[in-house]
This record gives sequence, structure tokens and C-alpha cells, in this order.
Amino acid sequence: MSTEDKIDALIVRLHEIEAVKFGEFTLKSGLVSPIYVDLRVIVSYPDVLASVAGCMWEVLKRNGAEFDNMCGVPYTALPIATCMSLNNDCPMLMRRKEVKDYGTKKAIEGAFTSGQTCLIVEDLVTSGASVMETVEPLNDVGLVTKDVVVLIDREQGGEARLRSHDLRLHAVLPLSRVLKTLEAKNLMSAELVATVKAFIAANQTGPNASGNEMGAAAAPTPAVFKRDSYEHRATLTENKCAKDLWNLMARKKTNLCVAADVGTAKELIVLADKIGPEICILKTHCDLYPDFDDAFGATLLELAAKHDFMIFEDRKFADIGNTVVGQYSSGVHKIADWSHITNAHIVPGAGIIDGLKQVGLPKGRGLLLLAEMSSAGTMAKGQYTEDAIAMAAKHPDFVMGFISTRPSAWKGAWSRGLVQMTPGVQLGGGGDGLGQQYNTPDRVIKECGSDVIIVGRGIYKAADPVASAAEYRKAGWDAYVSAL
Ligand SMILES: O=c1ccn([C@@H]2O[C@H](COP(=O)(O)O)[C@@H](O)[C@H]2O)c(=O)[nH]1
Repeated sequence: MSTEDKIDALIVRLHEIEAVKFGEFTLKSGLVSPIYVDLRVIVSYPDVLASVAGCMWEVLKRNGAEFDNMCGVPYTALPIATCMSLNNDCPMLMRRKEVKDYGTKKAIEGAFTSGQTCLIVEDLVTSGASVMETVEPLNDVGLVTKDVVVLIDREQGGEARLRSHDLRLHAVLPLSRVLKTLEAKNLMSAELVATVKAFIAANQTGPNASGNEMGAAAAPTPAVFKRDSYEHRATLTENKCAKDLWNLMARKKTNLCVAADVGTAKELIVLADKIGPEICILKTHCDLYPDFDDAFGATLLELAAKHDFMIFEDRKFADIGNTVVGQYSSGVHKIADWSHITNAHIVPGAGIIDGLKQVGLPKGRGLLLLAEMSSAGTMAKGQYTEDAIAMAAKHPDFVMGFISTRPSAWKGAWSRGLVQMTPGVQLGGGGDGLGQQYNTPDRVIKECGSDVIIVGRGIYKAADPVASAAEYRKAGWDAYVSAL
């Protein structure tokens, strides 16, 4: 098989095993990318791993690279470097990501002598930042670095950055080559190829960019979604609850809603009393508490009055109008009696709002529609979100706003009187392994265009929930002030 045929076959296999995927992927940087490259999976496909190691060695030999030993960038490139080392009898070194504070404290493990030339092995290059994190400790111990071999170069500026450090990048698969082969094999449409190329062109990293090589292009400086003050927005709503909330946030200087998903009602009450001074809303899931009783609502309302916060039962109603009337007004929980705010999916159609409104409007309650969700793979997007916005517009007296994740993208549909509340908020970002996706308070308010941050585990699981609530409160409020 010719080298070109081997490379084509490898591209097809990478696509088959979903190491290269197309769709809508939210990167760590927050950008939504039409392509995702995750080469961690190749360890489970020995034929692919062997082919990757073979092709990477071939490109080095073809380009005349010379080196004494090699070092993989942790972690995905480690098995690739191991295969290359074994197949070609070339010594390998290993870089520790965390240097131990006991024993030898070495950053570079293995046998080498100062002045030897070490090849860097990497699976994916975006900005080149991860490569540099391995180059630096190698140089610190006297190893010379000249060449970097990579399986996929996303062609987003990594090559130029490495060149500025006198490093030569040898890429088996520039991303354009991957696209060309997949299009030729009818595995990608011409439109999709154009979309991916446009994304890559629009997201180039500069020579000083830092970035995550797992496909996270360095984001351009995000635009702040500018808004009116909460006081002013209070004048723009027809819903009593929304008006109360806007005024409360302005008066108390907090846009923090705590999701109190603790194990019992007793714990919830203790938590609410402690964090009450920091929050504008306490969000409950009353069906989580095995000790829920008739006193629950009254106790919570007392705390709400004591600390000046509102109650939001995150019930996510999703049934026909007639059924939700009963679920909201009576049953075990009698939600409408104690919760100022509740929310609903729009799946059943407009009847769900009519039903909830029959119960809630006379009591001065407010309804949030779930226009978007924070979980990975949510179906609440596109037309669904647009339908939620249109339904809200028909009930300005009762629908007070939305659960949303990126209202700043709604353009003309964004309305100043409606409250945007966003869950999936943690100071460190990331996710929970069960689909939850986190954004920082700063990004949620300034860039995504939200008004209220909803924080659960970031606060109630913290060692000091009160201190943590104060920290989130400050982050949310500072972000709001800088979005004015
Ligand atoms: O799209 C949604 C809608 C609701 N939630 C709720 O918010 C909190 C988030 O808790 P964390 O511990 O901060 O993840 C939780 O009560 C969810 O039911 C959501 O996460 N996403």
C-alpha cells in the first residue's frame, strides 16, 4: 500500500471509531465547534494505534528528523510514543504532569544525558500550548528539542507558535487533509467541509495563545452583552413576581440563586437560614426531601421574609393543562401555596401555561419556561427555544422569564422585561460526568446574557457553603455591574 493510501485508510478508521466527529460541540473555551477530535479512544483499537505509530514514524524519517530519544505529551500521546519506541528501538522518556514532593522529585523520568536531542510526540496540536508544557521541563534538564511529531494538526496556529520556539512540526494529518479524504469518500458533505473550514479560519490562535489541545481553540475576547439596570427592567415587566425579583436583586445587590438539592427538608431549612443573606432566590426540588411535610412551605416563607429572598420550586411541569392544575395547586406538595416561582417545559403545548396560570396568576406567582437546558445533548434548542419565546410573549402577565443558557444569542427575541436564569454554574467550569455542563458566573452573566446564576453543588457541597455563597454572589454581581 502506498503511503497516501495508508493515510487515507487511517483517516477513514479514525472517523469510524469517532476519534474525529462532526456536529455541535461546546468546547472548553465556550465556542461551539462543528468538529471534535478526541484521540483518547485509539488505545482501544490496536490496528489504529499501530497505524498511527507507523505513520508518525514514517513522516519523521521522510522529513529527515534526527533524535536520540523521544517523549510523549501526557496523556493521550503516551501509548503512541510507547509503540514508536518499541517498534523502532528508540529510547523513551516520560514527563510527569505533577512533580512528586517526595522521593526523587523528577519532572522527567528515564535515562538520558544532558545535550541529547529529544523528539516530542503529540496526538493533536491546536495552539501548541501543551507541546510547550513538555518542551520546557525537557529543556530544563539539558535536553535539546528540535522536532515535534503530531498525528493531527488542527491548523489553527500551532505550527507557527512552535516555529517561533525553533521547533519543527511534522504532522501526519493536517486537518485539511482529513476533510479532503472524508469528502472524497462521501463521509462528509461539501457544506459540512465548508462549515468546518470556516470555523478553523475564524478561530486561529496567536503565537502566544495558551489553550487546551482537546480541540479548545483560544476564544477571541468575548463580547459583553450590555443590559439595563435591574431597577429599570422592573418597570418593563407585567408580571408581579418578576417585578419583585428585579427590585429585590437591585436592593440586595445579589443575582445568586442557590439550588438547594440537599438530602432532607431539615438540611434545606438549615442551609437556607445560613445562606439566606447572600441570595435572591432559593431553588428547591421538593420531591427530593423524604421529610417534606405540611409545615415545609410556611417555614420556608418565614425564612424568605427574614432574609429577603424568593422561593423557586424547580418542578419542571410537563403535563397537559388539566393535570398541571392539580399538580401545582394540591397533591402532596401544594407548590402554588409557598413557591413564588415555578417552571414548565413547553412539550405539551400552550395548554400547560393556561393550566398553571389559572392557579398561579391569582396568587401573584411567576412562571419560567425552559427555553434551553444546561445538560449535554439537550433537545431544547433551535425551533424549540423559539417556540418557548413565542409562547412566553403571549402571557406577559404570568410568564416572568426563562431557564436559558445563552439568551444573548436570541437577538431580536431577547426581551428586557423577562428574567433569564441560568443553571450549570461553577467557578471552575467543567462538568459532572452525568451531562451537567458548567460555565463560570462571569461568562454566564457577561457573555451569555443571563440575569440570575443558579448554583447548586458549587455551594452546598463546599466545605464552607456560606463563604462559597458569598464568593458566587460577588462574582455574579461584579459581572452584572460590568455588563451595564
Ligand atoms: O437546564 C437545567 C435546568 C435545571 N437545572 C437544575 O439546576 C441545578 C443545578 O445544580 P448544580 O449542582 O449546580 O449542577 C439542579 O437543581 C438542576 O436540577 C439544571 O442543572 N439545568
